[in-house]
Amino acid sequence: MLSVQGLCKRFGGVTAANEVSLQVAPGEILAVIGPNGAGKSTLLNLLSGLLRPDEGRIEFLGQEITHAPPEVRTWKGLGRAFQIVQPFPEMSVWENLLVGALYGKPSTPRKVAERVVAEVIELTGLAPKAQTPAGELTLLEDKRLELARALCTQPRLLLLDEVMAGLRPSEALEAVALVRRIRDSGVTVLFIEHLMPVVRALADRVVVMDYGRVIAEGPYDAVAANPKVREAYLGRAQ
Ligand SMILES: Nc1ncnc2c1ncn2[C@@H]1O[C@H](COP(=O)(O)OP(=O)(O)OP(=O)(O)O)[C@@H](O)[C@H]1O
Repeated sequence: MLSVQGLCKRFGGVTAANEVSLQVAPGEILAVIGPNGAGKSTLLNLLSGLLRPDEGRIEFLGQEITHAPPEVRTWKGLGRAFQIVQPFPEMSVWENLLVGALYGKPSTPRKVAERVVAEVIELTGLAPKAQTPAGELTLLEDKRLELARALCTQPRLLLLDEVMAGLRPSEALEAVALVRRIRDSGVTVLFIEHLMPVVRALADRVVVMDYGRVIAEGPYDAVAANPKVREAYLGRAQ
């Protein structure tokens, strides 16, 4: 579904992404982890088009998108949910989602967009809050809204940027169940996460970054036992 080859991004003297290559298969849930400053957000920004790489190539569904603007990636089916949720606070949950469903496609018939919103609002458990102004939601509901907004763009691959940050453990478990439901509805997921219990519970496969490079990849237990990965985390903690 997604193929990344030799991606490099430099900020002055810092190489935030250094020859990053990875593949995402249809239907999988892939976690990208690594210590602070490893380059995870940079990678996500390169994939969603907020940053342009200095080198390398990104293919999505067999088409090159390396230099495509973010909205074109969204239309092709590459969606993104952000860590900082920024809904329109005075608009209802339903209206916020309608914006997602119509994003960049104002000619979409209203009925079609509303059908998408109705499906997504059920899937994400937000139906009881449909008419609530987004500014009155709890943090967990905010996170649901952000996932729902991204889903309304009808992604084939959804990029999640630390969407569990700030949640209590029981809320994080609910969010894990929601991401599983999203995958089961046919959406492939790539997520960045610091909470290891979440990574362990959710990821089919884990890619580990350190100093801009991919240093390990595989099932959670294998990467957690990998000496290079342990050194990256423990070394940085001192
Ligand atoms: N816009 C920028 N300008 C300059 N340096 C940047 C910029 N964005 C990121 N960096 C640097 O690139 C490196 C990778 O940062 P990045 O935010 O991608 O890491 P991360 O793994 O997402 O970290 P965290 O887990 O703390 O969010 C860091 O050294 C960071 O300071």
